Amino acid sequence: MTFPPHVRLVEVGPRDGLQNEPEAIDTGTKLALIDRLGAAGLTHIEAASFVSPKWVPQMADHREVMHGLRRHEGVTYSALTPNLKGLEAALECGVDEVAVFAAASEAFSRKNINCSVAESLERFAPVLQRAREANVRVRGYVSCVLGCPYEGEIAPARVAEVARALHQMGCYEVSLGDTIGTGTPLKAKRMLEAVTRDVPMERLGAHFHDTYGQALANLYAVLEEGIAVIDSSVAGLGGCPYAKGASGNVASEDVVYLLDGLGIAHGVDLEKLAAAGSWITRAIGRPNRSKAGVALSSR
Ligand SMILES: CC(C)(COP(=O)([O-])OP(=O)([O-])OC[C@H]1O[C@@H](n2cnc3c(N)ncnc32)[C@H](O)[C@@H]1OP(=O)([O-])[O-])[C@@H](O)C(=O)NCCC(=O)NCCSC(=O)C[C@@](C)(O)CC(=O)[O-]
Repeated sequence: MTFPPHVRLVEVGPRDGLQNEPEAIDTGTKLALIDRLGAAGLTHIEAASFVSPKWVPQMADHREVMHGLRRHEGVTYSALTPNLKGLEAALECGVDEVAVFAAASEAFSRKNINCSVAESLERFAPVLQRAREANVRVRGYVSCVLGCPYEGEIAPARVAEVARALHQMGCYEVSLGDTIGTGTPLKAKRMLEAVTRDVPMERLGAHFHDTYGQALANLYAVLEEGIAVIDSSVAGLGGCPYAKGASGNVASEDVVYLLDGLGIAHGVDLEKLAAAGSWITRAIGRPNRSKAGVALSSR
C-alpha cells in the first residue's frame, strides 16, 4: 500500500458547493468565503462558473466574484467555462485557470449542458485552443463516473473514453466526478484502473460526492492507487442542479483530517478551514455536513 506523499486539494465549495443553493447568496458572502479559504492555505479554489444565468442563477454574479477577489499569493482562482462565450468572459475577468465539463452519460450531458457528449467535446476544442493562446490552463471534468441519475450504471470503459478525449485535447488534469455519490470503494478502484490505461495517474483528480456516505472510503481506495489530487467542498456544501437528490461534495475538513491521519502532506490549516466551514454554514443557514468541522468547531 503506497500513498502519495502530498495531495493537492481543489476547493470547489464556492462553485459546486453554492451553485445549487435555492436562495440568492450575495456576492460579498461568496467573496468572504473565498478569502477565508485562501487564508486557510488552499492553493486551488474554484471561484465561479461562467455558465448561462438562466441555467444556474446562483452563479450569475461570476464577473463580480472574479473582479472582487482578494487574491492570496500562490492561489489559483479558477472557473467553469462550458463554451467560448464563457471563456471570453472569464478571460476578461483575469481568471487563472478554467474548466470544461463533460459526462460519461449521454442523458446527463443533455440535461446539464444541452448537448450530446460528442457535441460537448467538439464545443470544448475551440475553448482549449483559445485558452492555450491566452496561456490559461484548462482542467476537464467527467461527470457520472460511478453512476448516473438517468442511466444508472456507467461502464468504466466509457469513463475512460471521455477522460482520454479530454486529456488528448489538452486538459492538463481530468477530474473524475461521482456526481451522485453512488460509488463504493471497489467500483472506484475498477473505474480508476480503466481510466489509467489511457490517462496517467498524475493527470487525474477525484471529485466525489457524499450522497451515500461513501466519499471518504472511496477516496481512501483511490489514494491507495496513487491519486494525488482531490476535489472537496468546505462544510460539504453542494449538490448538482441536474442530479436530483445528489448531496454535496466530500467535506474539505474531513479530507484534511483523513490525510493527516495517513501522514499525507496537504498544506491546509485545518482549524482555519473548519472556522470557514462554520462561518459559511451560519451565513447561508445550512447544516454543516463536515463531521470533522463540527467536532473541531464545538471544542
Ligand atoms: C452550456 C449552456 C450555456 C448551453 O445552453 P444552451 O441553451 O444550449 O445554449 P445557447 O448557446 O443556445 O444559449 C442559450 C442562452 O444562454 C446564453 N449563454 C450561453 N453560454 C453562456 C455562458 N457561457 N455564459 C452566459 N450565458 C451564456 C446565451 O447567450 C443564450 O442567452 P439568450 O439569448 O437566451 O439570452 C447551458 O446548458 C449551461 O449554462 N449549462 C450549465 C450547467 C451547469 O453549470 N451545471 C453545473 C456545473 S457541472 C457540475 O456541477 C458537475 C461537476 C463539474 O461538478 C462534476 C461532478 O460532480 O460531476
